[in-house]
Amino acid sequence: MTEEQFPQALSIAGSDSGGGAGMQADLKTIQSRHVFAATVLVAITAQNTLGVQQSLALPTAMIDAQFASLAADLQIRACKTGMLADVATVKAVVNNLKRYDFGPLTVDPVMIAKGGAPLLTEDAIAVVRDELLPLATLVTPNLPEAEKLSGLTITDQAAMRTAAKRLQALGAQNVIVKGGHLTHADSANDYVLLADGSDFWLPARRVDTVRTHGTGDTLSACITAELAKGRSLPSAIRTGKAYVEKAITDGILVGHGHGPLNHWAYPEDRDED
Ligand SMILES: Nc1ncnc2c1ncn2[C@@H]1O[C@H](COP(=O)(O)OP(=O)(O)OP(=O)(O)O)[C@@H](O)[C@H]1O
Ligand SMILES: Cc1ncc(COP(=O)(O)O)c(N)n1
Repeated sequence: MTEEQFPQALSIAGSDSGGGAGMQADLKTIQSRHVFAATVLVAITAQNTLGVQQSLALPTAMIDAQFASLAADLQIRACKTGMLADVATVKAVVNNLKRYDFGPLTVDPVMIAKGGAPLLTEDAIAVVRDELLPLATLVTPNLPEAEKLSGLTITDQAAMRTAAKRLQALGAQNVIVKGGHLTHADSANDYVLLADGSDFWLPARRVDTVRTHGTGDTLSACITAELAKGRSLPSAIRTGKAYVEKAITDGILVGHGHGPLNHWAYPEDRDED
């Protein structure tokens, strides 16, 4: 009898040397959900809570090699993408995701860091939209990303719903449009549109803080970890929202700018149904 493999999840992302966002946020989140985290590193940033000082995309042959290593040994049950840097990197990731079955894919279409630095070149946005979105089980754009991908202007909750429909029409099966950037509201409500057409809101009180570096990465990584454990998508999404809300609310002071989240805050034995 073969022993059952421990749940394994994969983060395909860039490194944030400051430790608050990107692959580091993914690792901390997945680890805290008691899922084994594997990584495909696609870019390196010299970054802290004040901004991104330098950025370097890795050679695509190195991306291919990391995917091949994982496919040859691990049993990845769910995966996510974060920073994908440029056209060549997005295409390399798309090709590998078509080659290997790493379970449900969550696409966090990271474009611009909190401090304003670009993490995806402008010409790569169309490649994400046309080639990566159709592979996505779930896409989790913030408002500016949803605008770029859908071509719509989003200033209220009605427009968030319209944008989600547009993203589904572009090929993503399920969509979360995150309301963190709707800064005129005192709430941080996210809109969820599922593959079967049903929808719901994830309500949250807006926390008045600058310590929100890596919120999007943390949300999508938590969802990915829950999916790797075999949780249903709605349950994984609710746990992700509760996890990120607690990680913002129980903040820690690190650095002098947009500080990171508290990845220990959400109880490790809890989840939302
Ligand atoms: N100030 C806040 N208070 C409460 N929840 C927030 C706040 N800011 C963001 N969130 C929540 O955090 C999650 C990520 O949202 P956001 O729109 O900030 O994504 P993002 O811009 O992709 O994040 P990042 O780029 O920092 O990783 C969402 O669930 C959002 O509602
Ligand atoms: C490597 C990497 N990936 C993702 C983000 C997005 O996070 P944020 O918008 O909070 O800066 C980032 N800053 N760096």
